[in-house]
Amino acid sequence: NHPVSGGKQTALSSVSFFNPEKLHSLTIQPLYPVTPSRPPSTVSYVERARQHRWRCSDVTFHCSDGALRQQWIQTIREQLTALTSRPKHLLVYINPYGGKQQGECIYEQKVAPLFACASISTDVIVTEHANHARDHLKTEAELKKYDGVVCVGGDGMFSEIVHGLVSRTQRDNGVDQNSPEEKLVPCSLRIGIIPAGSTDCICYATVGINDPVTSALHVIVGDSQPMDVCSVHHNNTFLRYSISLLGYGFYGDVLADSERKRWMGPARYDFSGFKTFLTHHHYEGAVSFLPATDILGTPRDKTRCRAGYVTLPNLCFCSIPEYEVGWGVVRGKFLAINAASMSCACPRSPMGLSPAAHLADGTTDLILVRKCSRFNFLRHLLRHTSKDDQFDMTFVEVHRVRRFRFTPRHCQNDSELDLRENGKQLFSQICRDHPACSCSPAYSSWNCDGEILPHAAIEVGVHCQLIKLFARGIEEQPLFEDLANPPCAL
Ligand SMILES: Nc1ncnc2c1ncn2[C@@H]1O[C@H](COP(=O)(O)OP(=O)(O)OP(=O)(O)O)[C@@H](O)[C@H]1O
Repeated sequence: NHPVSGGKQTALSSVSFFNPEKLHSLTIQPLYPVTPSRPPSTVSYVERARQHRWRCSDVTFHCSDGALRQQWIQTIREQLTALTSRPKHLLVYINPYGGKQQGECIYEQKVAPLFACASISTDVIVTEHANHARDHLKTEAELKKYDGVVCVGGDGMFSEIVHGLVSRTQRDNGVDQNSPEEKLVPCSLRIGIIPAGSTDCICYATVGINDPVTSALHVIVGDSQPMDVCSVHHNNTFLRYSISLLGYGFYGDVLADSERKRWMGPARYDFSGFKTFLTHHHYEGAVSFLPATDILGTPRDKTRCRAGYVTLPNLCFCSIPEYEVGWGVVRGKFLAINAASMSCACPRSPMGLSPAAHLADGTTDLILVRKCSRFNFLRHLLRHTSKDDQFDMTFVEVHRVRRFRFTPRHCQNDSELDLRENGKQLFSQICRDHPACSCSPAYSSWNCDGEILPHAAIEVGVHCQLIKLFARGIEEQPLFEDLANPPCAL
């Protein structure tokens, strides 16, 4: 046995390929023989790099004994085949217009070669319009053929995949999505996200970085991260699913304003954020909620949701009858009502809106920001960028809940909605022209993972672990990372 290329001193007899904490072998690619008597073989594996990044590395082996070499190759192949969690056939959707419009290029150059190396076959669909992927999944896709669905795009594209897959699963199982009380059936296929969007919030929360190669490797090694999904209803009518953030007031107004300024590009979020901050509108209503009293942990914990966090399935929302636990009600004037089903961390807010929120515990963190001065609201917003306790302010309260409802003070019915939309447009036009206008309109909009909902009065339920991702949650960074402990050391 001989040491090998790339400066790694590795001998066949001491390689620990299958230590899941260090390495994940992908495939074996026998190279062309350097000399006929000593053909080298290459094993590709995953190596951890800095900041949650994963990289694919190779180790090349030389073995003078042809029979022994073949035995090694055979054994490693058998071990890999025995790993049933790894996908073999994937359905891939690429949004060519997400983020910087690099989706196709990212997939072709960075992801497809890795999938090929890992012997994963793919059916690839480049989307032609918004909701193409959602509708294809809902109706046409032959899901039985696949071990998972991968989307190349941003959070909006991921949301399309979730809507398509969850709706399809409910339809196939005869579940009525319009009933807010209905227990939804979990999706069997895992979802992979190759980040190619503008914010990639879901990737940050589930992998720790928005790096296409890292995400592709999580798919290849067959990781599985369950995730909660919120269903949003109005008057027994299903509106949307939410995976990350539902925001009324501030975040709803920012989104509504930024949609009108698409021509500004990504700068519109800063512009609309600043403008919405200046207008300082508050909204009156009642928030009723079902607290999650039976779980360990609160939104103000110092601990974070990390890889390996386990939730007991019997603590999920679906198994707790409503009448057993008391609903709480908070009435008042709010600058913002936010429900964070995950931390919502991103580069701009490294800790996120609710730093201790969990991905899969069947709860959402309901954050109520009452009417306060502009200065105090600014302090609250700045907390999102710091490590200080976000909720340590008298006008902010947070509850970990399984369900909640919001009823605006002047509750609208559907026929009133059109009137209010027209009236609101006129009103907000006046206020738009006067950013310092101190009077508030009666209604804001809900920002549901970046989409505007048409109703202010909504009912939200958390469905515990309804979907699974090809991810494992954010791994704790070892003190000295893997650099002090190189893989495959003798
Ligand atoms: N071919 C297409 N043409 C136009 N829009 C599309 C197409 N395919 C998907 N979409 C829509 O584009 C929207 C935005 O896409 P995506 O989420 O991939 O990128 P993004 O908005 O830049 O990123 P992020 O959501 O992370 O901010 C999605 O809501 C999706 O429905």
